[in-house]
Amino acid sequence: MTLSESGAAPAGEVVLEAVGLTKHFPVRGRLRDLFSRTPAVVHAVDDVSFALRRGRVTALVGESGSGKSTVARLLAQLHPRTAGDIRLHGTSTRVRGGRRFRAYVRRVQLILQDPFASLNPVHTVRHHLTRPLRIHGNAGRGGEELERALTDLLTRVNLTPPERYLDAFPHELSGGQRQRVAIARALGADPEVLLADEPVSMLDVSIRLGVLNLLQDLKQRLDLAILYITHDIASARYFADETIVMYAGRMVEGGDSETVTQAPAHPYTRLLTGSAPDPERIVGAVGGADASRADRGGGEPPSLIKPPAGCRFHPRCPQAMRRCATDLPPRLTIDESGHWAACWLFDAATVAADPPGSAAADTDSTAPPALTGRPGAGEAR
Ligand SMILES: Nc1ncnc2c1ncn2[C@@H]1O[C@H](COP(=O)(O)OP(=O)(O)OP(=O)(O)O)[C@@H](O)[C@H]1O
Repeated sequence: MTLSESGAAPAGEVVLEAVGLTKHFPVRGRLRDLFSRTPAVVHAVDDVSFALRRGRVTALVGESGSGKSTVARLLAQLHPRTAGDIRLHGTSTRVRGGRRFRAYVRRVQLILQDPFASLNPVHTVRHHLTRPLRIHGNAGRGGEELERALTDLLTRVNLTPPERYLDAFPHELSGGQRQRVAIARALGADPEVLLADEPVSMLDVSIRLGVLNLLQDLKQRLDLAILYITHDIASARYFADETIVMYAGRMVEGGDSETVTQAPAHPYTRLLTGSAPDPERIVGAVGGADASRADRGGGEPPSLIKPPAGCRFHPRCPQAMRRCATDLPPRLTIDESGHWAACWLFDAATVAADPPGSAAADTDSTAPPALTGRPGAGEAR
């Protein structure tokens, strides 16, 4: 097999797009729902739109329960979507099993958080890697070509010499080595997109950076479009070209990673970065301060069965205005770099009518520092 060093599409081209992606899970087991015309649902993901581009990493950051994994599973076509679209090279796709699903996963591969659970303990590395090579037609003709393809895959994820790993069982490998095997298995399909759901969060802090560097290297060499899902906004700065922040199922801020992490605009992103204050603390931060820590200082995320009206962050927001409790903020442009925030603070008319903080419920001492951005500078997109 020869894995494509560069695909057909040019670097930066949009490969996979989420367009207004929405997922509501039914709430099971509630007696009153049997008689209700509008049964309760968990609003796990609402109206999420972004594009994954060839040769670029996009980070999806947010605290536990914000909907990140659901987005990954929707993009992997493991969940049917409630609304919205998934476009692969501009073409709407909806696949449920069968040949079309296989064709889709050949292009879009999901890497899970837990390398211990994702590899079957009774099978060797050779078995785990041969399967995707065969299924996706990359095993070559005959034993020699298969052997070369296996060796290529292990070399690509820096498990060398390959002979040392090919016949090993998962329990003979470290966590980092297992995650590399899981990555090699994904590469066996020769995909265009990797959906990496917290790929290092279960690993020892000391080896996280190595696995992120490997993904970075694969992005460059194979021109992959990568979705990097993480709790850890500091690692997004280090690893991702673009960062999108999610809160309670919705996207609240996006832009290039340096800007979003160093000059966050949305009060929620400020809360997250406030929990990871040292910008130079990159290595420690790869798994260090994370979104869940932000909670300790700023209240609890809302119920997703009855999410708050308006901005879902408004009950926790120290800058909340009256409008935040009633009107859903659109994406407002912060600057011409593409930085945006879904926050009324960036709508001049709203700020002029009602000073920031006038409707804040939570104004305790743990609130994030006063905003230094340019409230009111944005315009609706
Ligand atoms: N299959 C399901 N059925 C019902 N609710 C679900 C299901 N999967 C996820 N949820 C709910 O959807 C919401 C979003 O979950 P999701 O796992 O996507 O969040 P997350 O940001 O990835 O969190 P974590 O980082 O903890 O994995 C949560 O409230 C979760 O309980």
